[in-house]
Amino acid sequence: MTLMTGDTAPHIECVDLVRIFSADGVEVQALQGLNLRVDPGELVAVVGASGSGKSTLLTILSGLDTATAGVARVASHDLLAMGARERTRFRRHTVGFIWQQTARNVLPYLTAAENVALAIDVARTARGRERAARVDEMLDLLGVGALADRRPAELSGGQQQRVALAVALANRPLVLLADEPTGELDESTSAEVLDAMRSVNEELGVTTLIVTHDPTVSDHVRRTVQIRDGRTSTEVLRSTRLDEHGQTHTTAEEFAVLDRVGRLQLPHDFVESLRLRDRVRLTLEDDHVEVFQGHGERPESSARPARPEEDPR
Ligand SMILES: Nc1ncnc2c1ncn2[C@@H]1O[C@H](COP(=O)(O)OP(=O)(O)OP(=O)(O)O)[C@@H](O)[C@H]1O
Repeated sequence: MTLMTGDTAPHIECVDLVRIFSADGVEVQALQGLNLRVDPGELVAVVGASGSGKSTLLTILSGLDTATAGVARVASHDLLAMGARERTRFRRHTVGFIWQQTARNVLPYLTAAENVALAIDVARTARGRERAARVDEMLDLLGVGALADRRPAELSGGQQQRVALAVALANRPLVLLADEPTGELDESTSAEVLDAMRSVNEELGVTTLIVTHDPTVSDHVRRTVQIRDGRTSTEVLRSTRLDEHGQTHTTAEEFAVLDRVGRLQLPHDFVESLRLRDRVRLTLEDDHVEVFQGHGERPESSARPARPEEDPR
């Protein structure tokens, strides 16, 4: 079963997204012009240190908070312009959520099956036999079909998060948003839950964004975006290939993110090791750009400046 969207527009698009909080007269810029694009069917992780703006981003994408400026679109819904009715429909039908705390994902006094059925009832996407079949299908897909009659307290942390995933996917959303879904789990259970997320992404084609401080998530997804100080800074792309002996080889390569207007953030260790500061000198070569310290002599190897000096701009 694959969800068809009928278009190739990105499912998640943030352009120069800004969120400023004011508390006690002090302004905090949680997002400082963040850019992100996630295409239909992609599974992407956003990682970053505590305070980098991950939860702020997810809260905006889930329609719980509104950005101060910029563009945020999810499955063609403009999150900065959305009215109350559209917001409710969006949250019930277009996106599914999974949060770190199980208590936020499932009701403790309902069984796994009842929790999934409740999500379907609230959104009114199926009734009767169709609803019962959907509940079974979702729990089976997440490998917890045999635990349908258990309440959350009778399940392990990993099983609870699988049930939470079944609830999040019950109304066949186009986009699944997950905030630290493995934050309360040990390493091996985390790996199981991330693998379950990868398999539902493949099986249902649901576009998935996982936000986490756990850098090992990049072992489980093809694309990991790093956010630093409220901006996307680098991306790691992982690819696998089979060699002639049938052995799988995985390679991961880190890229700097270039925004629409050509800005990029140099990795911190590059800046430190070359003691770059204030300004740098750029030179344009045939197939690459060189970056030099801005103080001191012009490097001899510089063929021509990146921007001609007579440029009137
Ligand atoms: N409601 C708020 N009022 C004021 N400041 C806030 C609010 N929410 C977040 N912030 C600030 O915005 C910045 C980003 O916070 P955010 O929670 O998005 O980071 P995070 O990357 O998710 O961190 P963590 O991994 O610790 O959850 C932080 O400096 C935080 O203190």
